[in-house]
Amino acid sequence: MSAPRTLYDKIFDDHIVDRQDDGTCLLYIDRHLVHEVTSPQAFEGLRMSGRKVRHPEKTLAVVDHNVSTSPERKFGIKNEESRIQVEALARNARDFGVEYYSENDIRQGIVHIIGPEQGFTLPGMTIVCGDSHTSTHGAFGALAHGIGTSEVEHVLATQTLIQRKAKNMLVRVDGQLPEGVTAKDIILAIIGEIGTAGGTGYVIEYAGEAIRALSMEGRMTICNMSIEGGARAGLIAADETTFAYVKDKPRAPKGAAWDAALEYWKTLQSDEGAHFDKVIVLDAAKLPPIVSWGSSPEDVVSVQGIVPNPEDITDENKRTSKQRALDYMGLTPGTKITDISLDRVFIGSCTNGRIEDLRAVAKVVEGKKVSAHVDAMIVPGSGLVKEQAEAEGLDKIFLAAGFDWREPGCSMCLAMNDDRLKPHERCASTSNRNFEGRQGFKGRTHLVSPAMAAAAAIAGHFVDIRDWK
Ligand SMILES: CC(C)[C@H](C(=O)O)[C@@H](O)C(=O)O
Ligand code: SF4
Repeated sequence: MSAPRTLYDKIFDDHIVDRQDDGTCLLYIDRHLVHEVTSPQAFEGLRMSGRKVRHPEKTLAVVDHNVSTSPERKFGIKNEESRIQVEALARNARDFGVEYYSENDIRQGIVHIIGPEQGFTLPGMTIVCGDSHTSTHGAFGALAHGIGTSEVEHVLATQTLIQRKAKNMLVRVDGQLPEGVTAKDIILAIIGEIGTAGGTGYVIEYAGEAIRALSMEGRMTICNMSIEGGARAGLIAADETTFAYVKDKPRAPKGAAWDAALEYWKTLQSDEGAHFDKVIVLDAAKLPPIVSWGSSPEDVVSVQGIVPNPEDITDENKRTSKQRALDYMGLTPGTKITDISLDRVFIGSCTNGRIEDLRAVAKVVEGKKVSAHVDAMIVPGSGLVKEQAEAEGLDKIFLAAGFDWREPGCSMCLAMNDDRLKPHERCASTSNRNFEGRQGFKGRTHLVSPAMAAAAAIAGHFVDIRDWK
């Protein structure tokens, strides 16, 4: 009998092409997603060395970070820098024979949303992209992580990647989530618990009753933010929920190939007794809706809480950094979270820009009006999410409530396109990063779930969604 293995061990082992004595491995890569920000030099490198893309059919390119989310975008991108990047990807995809979704393609959207939608992302695969939130795809029981631009070139040229094995961490979330508490709150709570460096050197597998109960959308939200916890990747073993989502997706296996795939996917579970180097256990029943107060995703507190006082921190470096975060955020210790007033609300991103997120928002805002002092936007994660939302009439609900309803893209998740905060503007955001300047120079970001962002847009300040009527 071979030793029990974790899910990560199994996927890693199944993709080893070569292993050196020092543990350095060459891994086969099943799927490569490409966006316009981290690929230009990689394609240029191929051109200069006269190489081709080794497996164009295992590569999929899309524009997301730099696209405008205005309906005007069909008339061309105005921003010079953005236009150059978008045009470069279009040309590179054409020159190298890679499938490409332009901003006018209904399948276009944020790279981590379109992979799963197309069935390009499948259980058991190794998936890479020159983007840190590639961890999202781990929700399918795939080993997925971000890579740098030189690695993008390596994968384009060889369909392999040099990797060393990471350690195994298990995060088990037991019990059932209370009404109003979501996947986003789970992952913010986990990062609050382990810190942004807590997952460094690990691949995290999420398990437990509360994880099993999540939809694929919720699982993607969790895995998406693994990187904010410092982990190389996040994983959730595939199960019936996964198979039901994947079945009949455009690029999913069909017929006999589906049956064979399913048989293999079912083996991709951590074995009984498999060794984890670190184990964290959380009780879902005890989780509140969570709001971030600082400039790191670990700076989180219950919506019922107050802005913490850095004076209470004994470690001097940490105290100084949290003091700085509060200054940046323009907050005073002791302020009730529900007393924090907002200027902007952003609903979207690869963390929470999927259909289930938009349905949750619609439920909260139906028949209500966005606060007079709040500017609120909803950005679907992809053209297909937008189409689905409109088929369900969600856009009508959003527009009637006074939300801006946009075209798909990364939008105000990061200030790389026209959507950004003005200095000192305070925003409730469903995205994943609240770093200084992330949503615009001197902008102030509070990370929350879609339902919490929706309620904040209506109320004009944070409210406990559990009290929402
Ligand atoms: C632009 C890109 C390289 C970056 C990433 O890697 O994550 C972006 O998507 C982000 O979320 O900060
Ligand atoms: S939505 Fe945000 S986190 Fe996701 S890929 Fe785009 S910029 Fe990165």
